Amino acid sequence: MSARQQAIIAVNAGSSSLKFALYPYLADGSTGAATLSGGIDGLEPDGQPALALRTASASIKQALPTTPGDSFEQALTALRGILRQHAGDVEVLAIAHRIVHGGERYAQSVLLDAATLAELRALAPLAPLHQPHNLDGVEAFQRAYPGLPQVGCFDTSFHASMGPLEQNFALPQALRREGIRRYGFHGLSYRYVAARLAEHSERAGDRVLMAHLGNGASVCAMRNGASSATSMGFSALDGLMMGTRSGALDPGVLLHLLRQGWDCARIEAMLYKQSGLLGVSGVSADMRTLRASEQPEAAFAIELFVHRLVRECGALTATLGGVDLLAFTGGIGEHDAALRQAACEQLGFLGLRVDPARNREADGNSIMAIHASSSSVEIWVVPTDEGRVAAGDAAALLGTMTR
Ligand SMILES: Nc1ncnc2c1ncn2[C@@H]1O[C@H](COP(=O)(O)OP(=O)(O)O)[C@@H](O)[C@H]1O
Ligand SMILES: CC(=O)OP(=O)(O)O
Ligand SMILES: [Mg+2]
Repeated sequence: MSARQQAIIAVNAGSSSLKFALYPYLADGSTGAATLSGGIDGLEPDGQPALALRTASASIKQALPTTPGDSFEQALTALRGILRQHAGDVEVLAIAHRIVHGGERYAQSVLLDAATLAELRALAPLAPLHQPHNLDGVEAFQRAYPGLPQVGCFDTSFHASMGPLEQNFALPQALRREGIRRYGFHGLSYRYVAARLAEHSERAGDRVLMAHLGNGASVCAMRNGASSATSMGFSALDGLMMGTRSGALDPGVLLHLLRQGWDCARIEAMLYKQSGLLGVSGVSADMRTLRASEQPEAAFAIELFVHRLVRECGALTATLGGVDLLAFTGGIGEHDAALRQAACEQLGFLGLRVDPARNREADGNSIMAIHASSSSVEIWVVPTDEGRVAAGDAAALLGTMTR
């Protein structure tokens, strides 16, 4: 028997960053908590690649050397060195990739081969900010770890349980047949949060709202532990206001801009990269910077973010016929106590009451209930781990391959 620790690497390859985590593969075929996690950002052209790494014993931040050539390939070479140095002599069994769009076909995680990758490439226009980078990541890892199973884990899969009323737009059915429908995203995060809630709350199977508030942001309604409705739609643009994305928008605005002579690339850049917290504040896409800013526009952007969140929570609560539990996750949801307090106060008419001290204490390090004893709705903060879900799926697929 091999004495080497076996492990699965989970990867989230974005436009300017590569996030990764190493999960031990256990004797019973399951995965343990991450032993090492981190990211390399600054991978955009002319960026300054920098590594942030966390292990049980160390937290490291360092700049990576920039040399001419493909920065992603260089990041991968750096990653292999990092694993050798900080994870010891591990045997990597598989790479699990977060891929945002699985289209109509992939309601489950799959082993990636050339045919699957080609199909997923065709979905790139539906998630232009994510899908091409996710798939470039897969191909780079195929080159770096030839012969190793690469597994695709989709943000959309969790929402396959939504019914036709939630999936359909009020458009001609011919478009629905072409795949123009609501898919929903952040599914790996929601699966993780749902599993943690099921361990900690007796109400996890009741009428649940989960708010994933990070760079991208969405809300999901759950019934009996399955997604029944969500704020993101055909693309990752719909629903909430985000760091740089608009969220839901009257399609008439787009018609107006087209008539004004805006082309597709300009509209796409505006909706995905220049809107949201950044566009409204003119200051930053980062909630921390907005909180630190004294500019009134920064405060207004936060107010609008909360308003849109409350509005969307109200709509999803209506689809559930009420709400028994609300969970916050994602960078903002886990860390911004003032935002949670403001949103829950505005949702107070539904019976939500925050315990201010517990809310301040919740810092995203561990799952925590933040509702007061007088609250008729449970309120939780749940640190998410999309990689753990992806690694778990890869482990399950490895199990079926060796059986
Ligand atoms: N301490 C904090 N307080 C408020 N917002 C935070 C804090 N830390 C992170 N954030 C917000 O979370 C965002 C990142 O969220 P995250 O879920 O990590 O993003 P990603 O989608 O890249 O995984 C940041 O852009 C910032 O707006
Ligand atoms: C789907 C999506 O918006 O993802 P992210 O939050 O990682 O940008
Ligand atoms: Mg995210």
